[in-house]
Amino acid sequence: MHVTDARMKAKALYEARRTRQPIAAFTDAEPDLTMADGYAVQRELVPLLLADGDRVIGYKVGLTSVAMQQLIGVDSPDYGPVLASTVYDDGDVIPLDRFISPKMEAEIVFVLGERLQGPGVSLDGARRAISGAMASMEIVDSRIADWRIKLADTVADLASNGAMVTSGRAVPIDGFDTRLTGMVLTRNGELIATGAGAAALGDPVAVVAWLANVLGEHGIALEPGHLVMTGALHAAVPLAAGDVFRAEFDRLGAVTIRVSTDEST
Ligand SMILES: C=C/C=C(\O)C(=O)O
Repeated sequence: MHVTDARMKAKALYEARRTRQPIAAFTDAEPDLTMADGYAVQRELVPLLLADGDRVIGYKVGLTSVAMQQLIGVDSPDYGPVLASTVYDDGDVIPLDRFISPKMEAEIVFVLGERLQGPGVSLDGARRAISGAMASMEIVDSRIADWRIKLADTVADLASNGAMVTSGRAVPIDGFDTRLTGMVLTRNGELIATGAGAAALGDPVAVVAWLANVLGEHGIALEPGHLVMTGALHAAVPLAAGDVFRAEFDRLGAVTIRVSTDEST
């Protein structure tokens, strides 16, 4: 994709985020857009957001589970940066008016203890670089109308990231099998989803290795302190004003988020 075209698409997404007015999927008009085209747009969008004072504090990897890949109709993970302005603390009220069409996902987030740069990052190498894991939820959102996304659209739109909340307590993962980390998600006290670490590419640690290797192709490293969101362990669920979500993870503990009761609280 020509850089001017990528810039125009990035500007359209930037405006959609600012105004909360979704835009038509790029792939509606250009069905042949590739994942690489999506990343070309993402690379143009990120500096626009950083110019507003934001900061990259890590990455999300999405579409790591069969449940999410089937929901979107793709067979590959994707990634996007996590911006500091999108991070909430355990127990916070999250304002509904920052989203267009939000959905909730529970996932495992890792904190990097050491620099990690591909190519050639193995599962063991990724595990050694991780200082801990946290219970987390991601609120995904789409600036593309009605979530009619193909892979190029979601990649361009920062992998459909909306916001995230973590428990804030990073638990070292030495000696535990992250594939077996169980998760129970409730909404307003009602069970709505379950999952296990293995849903994310077979092992959430493998997601970190995958990301380091893909970023490495562009000369980018994961840095100490970076967060890596490893993807929903279940199909994303809708959320509404006033909902209280709680995700409980084996060994990692729980994380809660409240959705504001109206657009302004
Ligand atoms: C479209 C978004 C997908 C994710 O966030 C995920 O699979 O975690």
